[in-house]
Amino acid sequence: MIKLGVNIDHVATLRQARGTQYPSVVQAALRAEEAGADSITIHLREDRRHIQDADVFALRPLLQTKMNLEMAVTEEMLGIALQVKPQDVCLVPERREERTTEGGLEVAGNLAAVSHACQVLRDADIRVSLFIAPDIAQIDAAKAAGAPVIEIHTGTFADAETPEEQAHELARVQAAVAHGRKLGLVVNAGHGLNIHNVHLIAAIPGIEELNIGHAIVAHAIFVGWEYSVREMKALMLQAAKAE
Ligand SMILES: CC(=O)[C@@H](O)[C@H](O)COP(=O)(O)O
Ligand SMILES: NCC(=O)COP(=O)(O)O
Repeated sequence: MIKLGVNIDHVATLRQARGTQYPSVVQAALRAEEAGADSITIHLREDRRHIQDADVFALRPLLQTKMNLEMAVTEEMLGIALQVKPQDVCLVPERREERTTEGGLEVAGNLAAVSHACQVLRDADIRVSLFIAPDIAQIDAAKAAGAPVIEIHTGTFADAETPEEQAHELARVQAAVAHGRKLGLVVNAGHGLNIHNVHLIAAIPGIEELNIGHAIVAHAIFVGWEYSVREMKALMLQAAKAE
């Protein structure tokens, strides 16, 4: 059954906008789990624009499902991951000035550094995922780096402006999922997914989990947090079942 990882970064974005104690990311995570989230994703950015170190440490013992910690491939982040010991770490590319994660991790061009990070995390019994573009060379490199999991970046699919462009990007994601599965990798996907486009990705055979954040938080303003999580999960399950 396809799984939903709820990304709560933008609950923290709202809190950081005013420097308040609310909204609580712990409440958001626990209530998301009650509403059907299969895991909780948080991205500890190097610039700490939303999730803070204290959030990561506070959430770890409280989560009932799994923590998926997204982080850049740096010694600082590896050190934090070794202290927190989340069940999963997803290595992502990061540029300080970007609005959001643009593109996937360049694994093929940084094989030694990414392989080293995978090894360090594997030695600590942390499952590693690589957040990569739907690109065959990057998937092959992820396998070579020793990552058991990949997460396909669906941002380009989500940003498609015409039906033709969307169909083209969907085909790229479908091919990437099939290739990853052929190599024996667990294949997840995420970024930019919302209630209008999620069915197309959830229906791809072989996808294990979708990580979704921004759209769930945004939709919650109108329908409430738990409803927003439940609705997303229901749409995913419906699409996966129909396939
Ligand atoms: C890697 C990824 O896709 C998520 O971390 C998502 O990007 C979170 O939002 P921001 O990119 O705005 O930090
Ligand atoms: N890795 C993707 C993720 O966690 C959520 O991305 P978004 O839904 O906030 O765009």
